[in-house]
Amino acid sequence: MIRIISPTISGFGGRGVLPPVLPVLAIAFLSLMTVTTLLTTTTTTMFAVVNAAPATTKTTARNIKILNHSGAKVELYWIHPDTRVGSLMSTPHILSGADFALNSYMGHEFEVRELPSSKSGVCTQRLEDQTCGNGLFAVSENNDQLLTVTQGFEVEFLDDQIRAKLKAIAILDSCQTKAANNTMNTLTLMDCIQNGMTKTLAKANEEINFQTKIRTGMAEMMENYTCADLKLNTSESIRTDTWRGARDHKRRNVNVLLDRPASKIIVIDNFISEQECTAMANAAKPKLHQATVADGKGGSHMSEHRKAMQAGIKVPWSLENSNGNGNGNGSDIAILSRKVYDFTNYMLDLNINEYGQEDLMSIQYFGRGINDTQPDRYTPHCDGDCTGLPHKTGTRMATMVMYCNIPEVGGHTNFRNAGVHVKPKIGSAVFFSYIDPDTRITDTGLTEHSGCPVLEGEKKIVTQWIRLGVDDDSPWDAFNSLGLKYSDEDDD
Ligand SMILES: O=C(O)CCC(=O)C(=O)O
Ligand SMILES: [Fe+2]
Repeated sequence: MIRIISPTISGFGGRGVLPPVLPVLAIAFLSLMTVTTLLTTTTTTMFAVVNAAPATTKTTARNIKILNHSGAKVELYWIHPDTRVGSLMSTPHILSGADFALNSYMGHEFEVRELPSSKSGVCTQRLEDQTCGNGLFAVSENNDQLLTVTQGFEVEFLDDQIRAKLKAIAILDSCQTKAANNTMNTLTLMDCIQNGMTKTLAKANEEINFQTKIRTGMAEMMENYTCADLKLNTSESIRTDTWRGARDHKRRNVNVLLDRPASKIIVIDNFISEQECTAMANAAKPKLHQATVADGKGGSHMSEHRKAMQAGIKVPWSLENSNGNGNGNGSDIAILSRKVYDFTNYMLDLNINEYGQEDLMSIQYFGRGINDTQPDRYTPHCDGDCTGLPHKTGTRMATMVMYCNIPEVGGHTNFRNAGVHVKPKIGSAVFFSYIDPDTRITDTGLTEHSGCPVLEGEKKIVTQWIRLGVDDDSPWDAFNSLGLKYSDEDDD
């Protein structure tokens, strides 16, 4: 049985490292927040920091590192929330100088307990009475949690929020000291804070860009191996929700593989029916032609980066509720298309409808054997902008890829920069969005993806590229592949 020393556990156990914040600082903080908002909304270099905000994932799992710098052996106990009984987590104990990785959940409480010296049989951390040192902490909702047990058995807790606050406090302290020493007026105090914030954010951005470069370089090297690894399964989901189709009332599992404000990757089970696949394949048959890619100048051309056949299928919206056969059923293609927009609106609060959108696309890859050196594939690309810059009206912001036929060898969908892999299943779909619906800032490359080489068998997918800012007056083909409206281009 573990005795709880302090009945109130906050984010800190023992003595936290955050110094007490004076009321005057609270006021200064408010100003600081205003400065931060100002900086992030007016400076484009700040976008990486905006995107680096804590994940919107609702998962409560958190990893914590515990560093034992106490000079004694310690044990770690999980405290049952109802019985307050402790269960040993560190089997058997954490040596002095060692660290311990704990996978836990938000709000879970733990106690670190000193163990008596094996030589003297006594605890040394609280020299006055030789009682064994202990400290309590609770897992916070934040990331990068680090708990250090120090000499004298103080428990210091840090996470990304506390680190950020400490930095902000340091900026304020330094500015206040300057203000106290000089005769700084309010404006210069604000200037001082603004400069401090700018330097800190610029440094953070530089670090993010550096890390991104390394990560994308590694992802590039891994792409071919990942695609060639036939044992790879779909990546584990962060969480699974359910979504119910408005027309068929079917509940489907929605597996969230990536959930960032501007970059989401979701796999939906049983999204497209066999009947819908057949309708698309039949409509596509007479129109299949070699696929093209954007040429970077506003047009498109054939390319070895995209080896596949494709056919755009116009959605017969007038037949959505009756296909004209007198049986009261709607067109499978229109029903499928509506389902895509319904799901898009479930995921993103952008009120998307069918007006001005691109046609549904049937894409087909054919395997020519495992020795084919130029197999059908779609090399890594972004469907819309993935620059981290603001979305251009009328361009793409989400994609739904629906799997109708699965090849025997190859043909997975790989999101190399996100470390997310999708092994297609007949009827399933992968939805990915590359815009933050609130700020309209685009993804920074996490949704870049590829259709891996198809070596044996046929892969048939239906893709809907979804645009934002189109309507009947400004439909998708009023914009070139750079997102420029033809009528605006003509003005130049
Ligand atoms: O074939 C795939 O898995 C990906 C297709 C794709 O990238 C697209 O349709 O935009
Ligand atoms: Fe794509």
